[in-house]
Amino acid sequence: MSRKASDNVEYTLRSLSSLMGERRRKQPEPDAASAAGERSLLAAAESTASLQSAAAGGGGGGGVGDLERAARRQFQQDETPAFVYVVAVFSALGGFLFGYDTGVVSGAMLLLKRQLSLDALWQELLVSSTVGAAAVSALAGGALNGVLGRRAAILLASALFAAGSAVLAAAGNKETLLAGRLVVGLGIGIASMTVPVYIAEVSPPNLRGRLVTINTLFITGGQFFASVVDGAFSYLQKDGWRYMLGLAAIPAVIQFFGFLFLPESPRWLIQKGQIQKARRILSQMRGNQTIDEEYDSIKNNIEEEEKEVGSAGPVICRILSHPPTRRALIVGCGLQMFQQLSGINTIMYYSATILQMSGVEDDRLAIWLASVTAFTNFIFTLVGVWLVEKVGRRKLTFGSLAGTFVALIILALGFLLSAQVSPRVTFKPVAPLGQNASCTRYSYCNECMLDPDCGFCYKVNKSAVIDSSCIPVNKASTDEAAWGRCENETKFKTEEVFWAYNFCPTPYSWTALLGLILYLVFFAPGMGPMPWTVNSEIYPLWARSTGNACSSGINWIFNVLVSLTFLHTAEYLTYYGAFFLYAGFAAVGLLFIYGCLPETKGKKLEEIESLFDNRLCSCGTSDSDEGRYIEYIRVKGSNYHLSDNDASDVE
Ligand SMILES: O[C@H]1[C@H](O)[C@@H](O)[C@H](O)[C@@H](O)[C@H]1O
Repeated sequence: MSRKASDNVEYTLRSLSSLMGERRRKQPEPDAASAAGERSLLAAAESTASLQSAAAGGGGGGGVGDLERAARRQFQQDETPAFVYVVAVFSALGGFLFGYDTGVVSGAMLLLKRQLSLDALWQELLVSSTVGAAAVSALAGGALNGVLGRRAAILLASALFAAGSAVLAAAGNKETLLAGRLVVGLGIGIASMTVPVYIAEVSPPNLRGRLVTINTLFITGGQFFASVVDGAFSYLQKDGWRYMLGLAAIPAVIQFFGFLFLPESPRWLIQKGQIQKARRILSQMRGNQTIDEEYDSIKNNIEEEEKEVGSAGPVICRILSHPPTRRALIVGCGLQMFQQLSGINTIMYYSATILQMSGVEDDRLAIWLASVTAFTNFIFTLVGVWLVEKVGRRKLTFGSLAGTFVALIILALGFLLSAQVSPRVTFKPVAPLGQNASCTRYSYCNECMLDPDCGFCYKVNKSAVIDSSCIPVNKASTDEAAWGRCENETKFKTEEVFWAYNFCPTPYSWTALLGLILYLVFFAPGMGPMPWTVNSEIYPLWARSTGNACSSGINWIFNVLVSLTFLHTAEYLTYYGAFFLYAGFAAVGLLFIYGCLPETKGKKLEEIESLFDNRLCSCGTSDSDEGRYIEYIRVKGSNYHLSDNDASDVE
């Protein structure tokens, strides 16, 4: 911009600022809407050529109305360029793959275990290897992001997704399957930490929350799509799993080629001193808005950070020894930990099993009902995308976790009720010679159901359970007992008996479905996306990759811990005990969020660090700052903070 033009802009800003001051003085209590309008006018003023001429033309006196009208007109034209949305959607394909690959495995496993005769250990290995690899690569992703940049990390993740999916689709034995699952896991970990950071760095502040939340929408969309694919291909008993696992290669390839044409994060480029390129990309992302102010603010911030924190030593040590970033790291990791401790992946990975345990007997029905739960997760994440810029991160996360807590209590009470009316074992048949008789020691169905080696065989008389026994399950197929009346389908029919593996006949199965749906309705808009969104914005640039790597690593580690231990937890604590435990974690999480999570809505990434200047657990008292916007404007070469209250002081 030429000197003359920038003088004009300064003039315009001063005119507008004093105009706003006048208006404020005349209207002592402006309503929120008009205050927001003023802020918009100020923001628009800096970037407008047409406004400059309006200001020049009308600057004499009667031009005030013209000036406002011109500013408003210009502001309406100041739309975020579609390019930012394209970039966000292409990056969020990483989220889709994360969701798809973690979601698809449960259905694939049903077919795989039969075709490749997998024992329990191999099944667990194939499921948890991906999550474990994701934890490792998320932690390592920090260094990768810092050194190679966000774009290269996303390209690498999509290449890993594509390669892993191809290996899985073509696998001829369980060892190759394991290798494929590990490769896919490495991709998931890198994508999970890089994509939110990249989207946050390219988004304008007013849309950042929404665009980063879109990534979680894609995660839950991927999980939903995976559940439908699982349902559809479950009819293809032979090789159906190849399609389930291999399909992920398509979005991975699309993302890879898309990203060859998409730009690096301008913030990372500025940090690396690639100024010209950074400015070019920033203007591409901001359309007709000037980028000077944003560029200056990023640059000043980097310089200040270097002065304040220095650049010696590993980043994690610098984070830990610098109080504001240390606090941010605790908040970020805490959020990710409570996300997982409230049991989301028990619900996502085991929803079919949970529904069966609560009495939904049919396999296929349970699989399709599980996709209803995945759909609920997806749709309500959309509600989060809509709410995040309206209510802000703090209220959304707190409200969401409070609802999740209630849903967990309902789930637990449902299982408790079912356990209390659990049918008695009334018939103890003698085991045939050489057959295992250990299951006959149980007196109630719910004890029998919790033992993975046993199932419940019973008759029904006018909805009452009669003649019930606890019998060992057939190791080759859990659909029948190892011996006795429930040994096979012909016997079932002739003797009019029912076989329940993993569940007990109960009139309360609806409470589990209700609890599951309620859980997702509350969890999905807030606790699902906010830990990712908040983490993408709370760290200063120098600590962003490492901070996100640590918090994503924590997310994956707790994911493994909670989902892998669910069946054992249920065995030791019973099902209702497990859900009461998650409710307890959620309650502690509520205290943590109330005390420690500040509001970051509408703030520039460069302003957020100061939110952590005060000691931890004082955020509950700083709500008064909410919704207060700070505009940076350039006046005579220096930067001023222009807040609502001091707009008139700029002159
Ligand atoms: O935010 C996501 C989302 O909520 C998913 O449904 C869940 O599976 C992930 O673990 C979580 O990180």
